[in-house]
Amino acid sequence: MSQALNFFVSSSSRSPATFTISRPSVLPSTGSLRLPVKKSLRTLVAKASAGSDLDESQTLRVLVSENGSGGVLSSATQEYGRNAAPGTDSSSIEVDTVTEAELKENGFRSTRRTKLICTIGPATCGFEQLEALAEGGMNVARINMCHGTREWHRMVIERVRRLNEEKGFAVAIMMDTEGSEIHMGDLGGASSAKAEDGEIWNFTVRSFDPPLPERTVTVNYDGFAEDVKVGDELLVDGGMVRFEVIEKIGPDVKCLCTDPGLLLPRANLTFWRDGKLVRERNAMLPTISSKDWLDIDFGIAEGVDFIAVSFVKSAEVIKHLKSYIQARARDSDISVIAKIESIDSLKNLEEIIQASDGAMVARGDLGAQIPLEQVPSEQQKIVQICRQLNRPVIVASQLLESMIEYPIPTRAEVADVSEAVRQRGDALMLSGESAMGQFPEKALTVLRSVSLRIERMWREQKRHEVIELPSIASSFSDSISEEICNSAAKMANNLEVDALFVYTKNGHMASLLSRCRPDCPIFAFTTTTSVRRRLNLQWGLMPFRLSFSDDMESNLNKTFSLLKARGMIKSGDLIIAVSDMLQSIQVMNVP
Ligand SMILES: Nc1ncnc2c1ncn2[C@@H]1O[C@H](COP(=O)(O)OP(=O)(O)O)[C@@H](O)[C@H]1O
Ligand SMILES: C=C(OP(=O)(O)O)C(=O)O
Ligand SMILES: [K+]
Ligand SMILES: [Mg+2]
Repeated sequence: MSQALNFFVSSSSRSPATFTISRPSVLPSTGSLRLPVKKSLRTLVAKASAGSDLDESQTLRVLVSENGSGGVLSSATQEYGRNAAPGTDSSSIEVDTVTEAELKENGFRSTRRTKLICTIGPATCGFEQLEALAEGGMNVARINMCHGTREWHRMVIERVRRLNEEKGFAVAIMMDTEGSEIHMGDLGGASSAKAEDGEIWNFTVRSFDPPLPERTVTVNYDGFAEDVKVGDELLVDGGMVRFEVIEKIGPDVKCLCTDPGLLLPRANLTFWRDGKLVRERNAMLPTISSKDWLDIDFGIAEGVDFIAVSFVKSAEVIKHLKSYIQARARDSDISVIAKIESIDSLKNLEEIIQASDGAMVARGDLGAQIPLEQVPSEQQKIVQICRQLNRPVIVASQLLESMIEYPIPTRAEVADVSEAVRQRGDALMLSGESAMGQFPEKALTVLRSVSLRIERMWREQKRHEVIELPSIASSFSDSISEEICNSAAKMANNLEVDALFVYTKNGHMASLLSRCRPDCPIFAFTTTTSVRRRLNLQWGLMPFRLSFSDDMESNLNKTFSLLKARGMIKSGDLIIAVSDMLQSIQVMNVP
């Protein structure tokens, strides 16, 4: 569009600092603005018009305040100061004690941007243990429906909810489905069993009352004995223990142990023929089993925040689940996370991610389905696609595997965590380390300190990524939101502001800002506790619950006084504010 830059900037009646930019006039020099602001303003305007058809009557309002003495900012600031909402008290903003302490002690810059997820298991299900994890930075608690009973999971959910209510945390709950993978039974109640080299074990589809006969493993998939062939290789947990199929007798499959190791209850099983994963009728198993549907009903009833779907093969199953949730959980929105852990999910990656509300690089099972050396490049690709499509992405499994047993990680594990942080994934996840390991809190501390260190290094080196963020908006108003967020994030970096503020009802604007991975933290204000919890999965967002109106000036005044009263911001801090009610970018110093 050749007239793209034909915009007109004028001072509006709202305040001397408000400019209304409308078509089809000419963008004049705006003498009172500092260059970076002016540049960003031009960029914003050019982008908004280049990407979409700006209606003749449509106006894009940009509130610009100049930082520094005199000029527009001071008058805008004075005005905000005068209009401060009376009678606001600090109890009407909800923020967790960890964020509050972090801001007070370390200031804006050093807050952690990468989010942390802990799988809750026997090692961490007590109230005090959960509290210690929340204090240690857990943003999301994950419950894995492969293990434990619904009563046990309900107890964990109740404890997390109580923690949130009593201590002001916003720990979200992610329920992870079992899925239709082939796995072993529960070893008749034993916590593990040792398989030695040269031993012959019986893998059977028969069921037994405990105790199990010696060297017997039950398999959950009825077609197992028919699908495998003599000579197949049987991998437990992607190769932690290996067997060779030597004989089939009806429902029993006799296997010779070739790589010894520890068998754990419900460990995943894959079988390989001629160096390739065998997918017989098991490939036809439904992604969501009948047991999974019951678990999903349970999750909806309990009001979990995320449902992570195991072994997703296509976008259809995600769409199906989302419509199921929508019909059943009208007032509570549950985000659906696609776990990328099968060959099929890699084939339909973009479609699946597009259909989902987020994705997980589930490296545990992924590494049992594709050659291990292919996992890192798939991780990088999945993280990148999620950024581009604006879906939160979780990097999961074996990040600190050795910490299940040892109090410090290996150097290689630290390097792996660093790489995930460097890729700017939204979240890192602990599995066995927190569910049944000996050092759950220490493992969380490692994730936290490595995240902080790598994030700081990248900021200091000013290594802003060159990642191309394509436009994803599907409507004109979405385009405006997207351009505003892209511009605001860029302005925030160029002006080195202390924080971005976003007022968002459904969280969309906050996610668009997070997607840009700006240098400063993003304070995301939202009106409901459920949106606040869901925002807690996304990179760089510090979610606050706050009731606000459509009047941005009063929202800002209220926020300033509440946060100042709690010592979380101070006079003079430079912030940029955007909202999904008013299409505007405001730059100002905290009065
Ligand atoms: N709710 C639970 N009850 C008992 N053990 C659990 C529970 N959740 C997780 N675990 C233990 O933690 C381990 C690691 O968890 P995770 O990676 O989520 O499962 P999996 O190993 O089945 O993929 C599991 O193998 C299991 O031993
Ligand atoms: C996260 C994963 O799934 P689960 O722990 O449920 O097997 C994985 O396979 O990496
Ligand atoms: K699972
Ligand atoms: Mg898995």
